[in-house]
Amino acid sequence: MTPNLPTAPLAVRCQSVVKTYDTGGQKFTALRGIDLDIHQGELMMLVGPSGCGKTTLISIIAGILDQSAGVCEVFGQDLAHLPQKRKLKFRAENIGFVFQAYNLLPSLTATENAAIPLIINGVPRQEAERRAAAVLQRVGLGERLRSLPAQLSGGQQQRVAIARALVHNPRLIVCDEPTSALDHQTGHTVMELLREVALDAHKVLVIVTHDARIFEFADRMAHMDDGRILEIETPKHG
Ligand SMILES: Nc1ncnc2c1ncn2[C@@H]1O[C@H](COP(=O)(O)OP(=O)(O)OP(=O)(O)O)[C@@H](O)[C@H]1O
Repeated sequence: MTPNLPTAPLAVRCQSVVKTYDTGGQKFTALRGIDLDIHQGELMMLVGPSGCGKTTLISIIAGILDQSAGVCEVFGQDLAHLPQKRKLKFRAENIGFVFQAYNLLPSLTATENAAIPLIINGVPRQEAERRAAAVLQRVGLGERLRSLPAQLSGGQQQRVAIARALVHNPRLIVCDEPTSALDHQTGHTVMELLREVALDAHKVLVIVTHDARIFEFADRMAHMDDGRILEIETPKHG
């Protein structure tokens, strides 16, 4: 789907990434040496059975968790080694998130929800809402700018969440199960939108999913099991 990926610059480089959780003195190793390169312009899916480490890996890539060992660079920056303030700034400027459960604030309108990353980045409210409204137009919600989440369908709420993930023009967009709460047709539309609006030659989309109905949208799929990547597959696009 995306031409010349192997020669595109690297967006994410994971080398021998290990993650051990320590809960009350009990250690559990969730990632056991992950090697993964993701190129700019690429849509990479992480797939595998429940508990295999997908969310842990995407959280490390997004700088929400630190790895216990190994290297994970995002656009050349290993977030685990940045002071907290710089890490938060890097994340706020460079990373967008889409979650399964949308995570919209119920008392805010679609526009106000979508504007949140810009407000966090210090953009004045009026300007932030103007830009949020423009992104909502792009995702097909131009008529619902003043709607509250409860007044929107699941697919529309997910589109607000996508607008919120894109509004600050991040270079890395991570999505955790973005379609699993949606019916087939809506999930398909949301994936088409993500590919079309979120991806360009300089950006990268990393999607964790169980949803086999959307595998066709991947440039490559990393199959995980028990904290390891077993295989990286390039699906055939028909
Ligand atoms: N905070 C934590 N403390 C201890 N163990 C954890 C923690 N978070 C995750 N784990 C464990 O690490 C392993 C990997 O979890 P993770 O959420 O990354 O898997 P997953 O592949 O995303 O699963 P699912 O598809 O069910 O969301 C699981 O065995 C989980 O129980």
